Amino acid sequence: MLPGARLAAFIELACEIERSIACRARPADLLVNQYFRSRRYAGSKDRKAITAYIYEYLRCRELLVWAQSQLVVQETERLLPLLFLTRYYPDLMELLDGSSQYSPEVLDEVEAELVHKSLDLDWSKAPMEATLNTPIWALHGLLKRFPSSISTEMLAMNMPAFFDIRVNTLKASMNIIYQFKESVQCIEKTNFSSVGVRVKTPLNLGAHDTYKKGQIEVQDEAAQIASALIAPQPGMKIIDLCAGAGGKSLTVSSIMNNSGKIIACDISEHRLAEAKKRAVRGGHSNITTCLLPEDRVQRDDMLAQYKGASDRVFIDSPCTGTGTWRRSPDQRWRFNSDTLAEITEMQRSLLLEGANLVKAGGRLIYMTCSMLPQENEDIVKQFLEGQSCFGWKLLDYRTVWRETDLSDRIPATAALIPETLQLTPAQHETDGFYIAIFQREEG
Ligand SMILES: C[S@@+](CC[C@H](N)C(=O)[O-])C[C@H]1O[C@@H](n2cnc3c(N)ncnc32)[C@H](O)[C@@H]1O
Repeated sequence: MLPGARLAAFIELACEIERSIACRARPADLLVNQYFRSRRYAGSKDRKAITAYIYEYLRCRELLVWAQSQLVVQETERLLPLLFLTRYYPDLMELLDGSSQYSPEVLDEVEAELVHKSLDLDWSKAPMEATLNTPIWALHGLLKRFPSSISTEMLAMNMPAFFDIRVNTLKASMNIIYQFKESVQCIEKTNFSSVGVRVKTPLNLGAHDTYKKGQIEVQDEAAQIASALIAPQPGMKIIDLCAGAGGKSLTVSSIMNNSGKIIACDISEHRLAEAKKRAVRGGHSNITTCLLPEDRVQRDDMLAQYKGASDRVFIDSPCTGTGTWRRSPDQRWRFNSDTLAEITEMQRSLLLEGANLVKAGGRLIYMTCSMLPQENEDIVKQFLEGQSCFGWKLLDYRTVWRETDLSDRIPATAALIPETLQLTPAQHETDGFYIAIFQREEG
């Protein structure tokens, strides 16, 4: 593709993403894939260049939205991508000349005026939420967690994530990573997980033999750590209440060496179907899936059989995903204060439901891929306050860590409750992830 055609593709795709953000429709990564699937003429270099522009755009979008608010008298569809180009790639603006059918259309009168005005904008006046690319609905909670390090944390959150792999010990040993050395220059062990490998260059995993054989899985190190902190032991009965596509159930199954029983529950049939496929690929024979009905009474009936009977129940709760913004930068604009309130309500209810399923002496593990105290420490506090008479104890993650085969170096926590673990990209080079472990007292 000619440079003009690449630019036209960037603008077209950015506008599509904007429409999707406005109605909270499909996430950007899906739209990008879809876009290129229907444009086979785009080669891999074109695809890479256009995708890089899109992600760069999303990593400063809140600033562009602020700039737009300073300029606009009349909104125009292409304004945000045009502001991005004017500010960061001014040379490329020359390509908006309509010189061929593949170039972007020339600026119309309104666009030309706004782009011109933007040159006089004092960008240093932008507020914190804009410079940190962190919408207000999330900034409040993040400031509470990082009162003196918010810039460092949000800067790290605005960088591309590494690509982590988990070696499936049911099918391979860590030596498998030497098979990657031939094709990947930059690969190393992760900091804390004993089965984690970090790849610092892009890798087409789907095509790799080790993946097809189920010897490895894609999993961020934070999720590997969280799975290990469930501290599963062979023979245990474990419930994964929000199993999704099974990422953590698979890891727990490997730790248990395929013994005992894991019941992977979810409300999403297609996610559970994916979990089943992955379980077959990875040779996991101790996982059973359980589709939870929407109807409350039916759901209660279905879960009644597990009441007070499980060694471990873990809740990898639906959340705002603020800890995954490195991978999904547009996730920031998919929530607001109202949806945050709705999700915390659901988190409280899932934790109570999970607690009922744990047997005396068993453990309840609550986790989210969020960094907001409202979804993490606040939920834990409310649970403990409401349930204290039923004999729940919050375990210190450091104590549980020593029961696992995680590295000897125990990470410091960024959590406001010191017994719980909050991981962050800036401090631990993982996704932002929260884990709290409760124990039900014996008898
Ligand atoms: C964070 S994801 C789980 C990811 C998964 N544990 C993994 O490691 O791959 C949260 C999951 O909760 C599920 N979910 C949402 N509401 C639920 C509910 N009321 N009960 C059970 N699962 C629910 C979603 O379908 C989603 O798959």
